[in-house]
Amino acid sequence: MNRITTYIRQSLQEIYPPEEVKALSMLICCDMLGLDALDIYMGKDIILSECKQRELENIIFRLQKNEPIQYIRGFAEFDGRRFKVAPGVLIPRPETVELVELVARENTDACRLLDIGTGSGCIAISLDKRLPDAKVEAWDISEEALAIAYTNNKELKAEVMFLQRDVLSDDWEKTPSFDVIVSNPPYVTEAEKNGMDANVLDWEPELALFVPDDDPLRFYRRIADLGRELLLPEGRLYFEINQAYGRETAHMLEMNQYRDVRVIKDIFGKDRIVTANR
Ligand SMILES: C[S@@+](CC[C@H](N)C(=O)[O-])C[C@H]1O[C@@H](n2cnc3c(N)ncnc32)[C@H](O)[C@@H]1O
Repeated sequence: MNRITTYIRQSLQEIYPPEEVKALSMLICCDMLGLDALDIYMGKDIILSECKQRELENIIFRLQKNEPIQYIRGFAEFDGRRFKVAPGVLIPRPETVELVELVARENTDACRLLDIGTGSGCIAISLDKRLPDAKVEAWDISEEALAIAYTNNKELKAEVMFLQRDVLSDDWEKTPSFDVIVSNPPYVTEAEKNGMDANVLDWEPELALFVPDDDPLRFYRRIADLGRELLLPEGRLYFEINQAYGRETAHMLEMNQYRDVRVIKDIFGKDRIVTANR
């Protein structure tokens, strides 16, 4: 091991598990400081310029404060693209790519899609790219998130239309116009906070994450109601869900007269997506 990787590992070993320290160390050296991967593997001693040394110290300082590496780098990879992220917006998760893949695969003829709770715009922009003939609209209540989504839309040359809208309120006119409504809304209960990592709790926006313990399906119920007004007759709903509420979400949709309700597991075998036809 050279002096740089030794310094990184010693600085982080009390906060992160060994495998993560190893991965972070390679990422910092190669992707962030631009050092040669082979030199790092071979343990070659590398002298950093003063500027790179300061950059390294800043990265370590921020990681020691549990800041997610995606916020430090300023972007997250999602569906093969780089999405700008910052503390006002949820970091896109790999599980959510499965939702995008499913929607794109099953709706090749869709003309209009709506993404509710768009955050960084990762779902809406990825769908806009995968379904170039469709028009994609996306809503979020958060101004900060929407500002980041706009930037991503511009930088990734997508054509999503973003609107600031509180999906829980009811003050706009509704006409059936969408073939698909997709949403990854807040779904973590307050009770689940205890088991969460500091880098999520201390850094990611509460508004994007939490729902009250006594109403975990709040967003799904509301979007299912909206779906009855906004979806065209053959329209479809797609939700990313809390793995603990697959059955309840499916039951709620059936009670709302949705048809062909499916609960789909993610790559880890956990209930992750619920979909239904109007
Ligand atoms: C779990 S995040 C999902 C972000 C993004 N779609 C993704 O998959 O990474 C939920 C999003 O819902 C937004 N949100 C929370 N309450 C909302 C509301 N009442 N109306 C609209 N959006 C809301 C949050 O700002 C956040 O961006």
